[in-house]
Amino acid sequence: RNPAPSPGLALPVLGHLHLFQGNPIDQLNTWRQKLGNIYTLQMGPFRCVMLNGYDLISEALLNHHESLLGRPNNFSHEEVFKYAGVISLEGRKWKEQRAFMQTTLRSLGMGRSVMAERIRIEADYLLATIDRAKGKATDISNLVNVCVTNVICGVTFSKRFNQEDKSIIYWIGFVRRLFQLLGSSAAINFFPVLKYLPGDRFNYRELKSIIGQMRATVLEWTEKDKRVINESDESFCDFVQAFLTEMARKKSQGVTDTSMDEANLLSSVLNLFNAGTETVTNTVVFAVLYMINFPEIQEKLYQEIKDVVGTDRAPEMSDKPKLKFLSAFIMETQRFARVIPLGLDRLATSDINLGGYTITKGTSVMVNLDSVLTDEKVWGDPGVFRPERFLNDDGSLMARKEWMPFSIGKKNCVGEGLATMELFIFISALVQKFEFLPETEGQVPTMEPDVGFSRAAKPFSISL
Ligand code: HEM
Repeated sequence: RNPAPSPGLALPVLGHLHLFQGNPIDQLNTWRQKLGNIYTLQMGPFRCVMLNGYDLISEALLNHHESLLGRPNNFSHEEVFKYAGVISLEGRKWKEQRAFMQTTLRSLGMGRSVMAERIRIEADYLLATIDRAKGKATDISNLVNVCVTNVICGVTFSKRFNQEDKSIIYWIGFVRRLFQLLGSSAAINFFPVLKYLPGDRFNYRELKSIIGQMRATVLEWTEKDKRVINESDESFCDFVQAFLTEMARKKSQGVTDTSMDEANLLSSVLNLFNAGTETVTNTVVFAVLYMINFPEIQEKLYQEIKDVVGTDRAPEMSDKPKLKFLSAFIMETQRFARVIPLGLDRLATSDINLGGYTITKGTSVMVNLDSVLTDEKVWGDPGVFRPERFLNDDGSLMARKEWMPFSIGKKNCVGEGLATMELFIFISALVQKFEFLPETEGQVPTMEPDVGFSRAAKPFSISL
């Protein structure tokens, strides 16, 4: 047994937590420089192995996948996700839920024109709401968020909301706050006793209240979507109905050893919202931020759309292969923004030999995607925003295996196909219709992000 090195003294109780300084992702990358691609951190009572760099991460996620199907037994999985739904399940139950979600998203049109149509409607709506704000400085993040959330509402409940509807405004507030609280309450994962500190210093009570309200809202929407399900009925028009149909089928077949139940329905629906709205919204907002910061890139994007699509009709998915600079711009936006800098935490379910070290059963394993997307050896100048890095000399798009904002392997992002369509349709529509300028001439908004569980642009306003 040969454990990977550690960054320094592990104190009793705290372990290495006292060594974290400033932005945690920067700290993790600094330790990588010092210790190499694999190192061990004692995070309170938990032993955690950090994996960095493409070679090591791909070996872990592609070759040792079966030994990494566990989730750590911590506060987030217990109280936020209730050990249910794709994000929190382990082993065989995860496989069942994951396969179901993947197949259902595909049946509902992920990657096909019916889904593109749904997203197109939201993109048109977005253009109209931004257009109405013309003439005043506007923060577009909520406008984008409503449209992205409506895509997931359509997929899960066949439902959409108007921009002014209070339910969606509250809902977006919940999801946004949840992401912030997952960061600020993270210490409770290591020291559950912090929950009981007076004054809610680690936001435990607020988090519980938000989770409670989100679950109640989803339950209400789900109930409304229920119809009399007949297990022989193959037709369904959304995720909830597909889930209920499958539940009924299992029941009629007498299958009891299954995770297709009400608890997993509720949690998987929540997972779709939690994983599929902030991520896409933040990426679209980052794209606008980068266009404002690099007007020459914005102009080049517009010229390409004008040449390939024109201005009389909206860009369609079938235009994508010809919109090479736009595709490279979206890839560079995702690389530069890194909205999910770390993969979801995993637990080793058996010993793994990796990079010359042993990861023992029961150890938490974290994958540092940021380390790959900013690796100097891979990108040369990772701190420079340069879409051309994804183009060959002849202008064709260059696939780069180290580009992995959705992670890789069997537990990668299940919504990648949907997110990719959304990013193309929303961003191409915005480029075609508007020229984005800073709120005050000559003062571009900062590209420095807010970093928590995910990364978001700091609030900024645009002028058109
Ligand atoms: C730009 C947008 C998005 C990015 C960058 C992103 C990124 C990621 C990443 C990095 C993971 C963790 C993978 C790992 O731990 O190895 C993940 C997991 C996941 N994502 Fe996404 N995601 C995005 C959009 C979406 C969308 C639109 C959906 C839903 C339709 C979605 C649903 C999920 C789910 C359910 C998981 C958990 C998968 C599992 O544990 O099996 N994501 N995503």
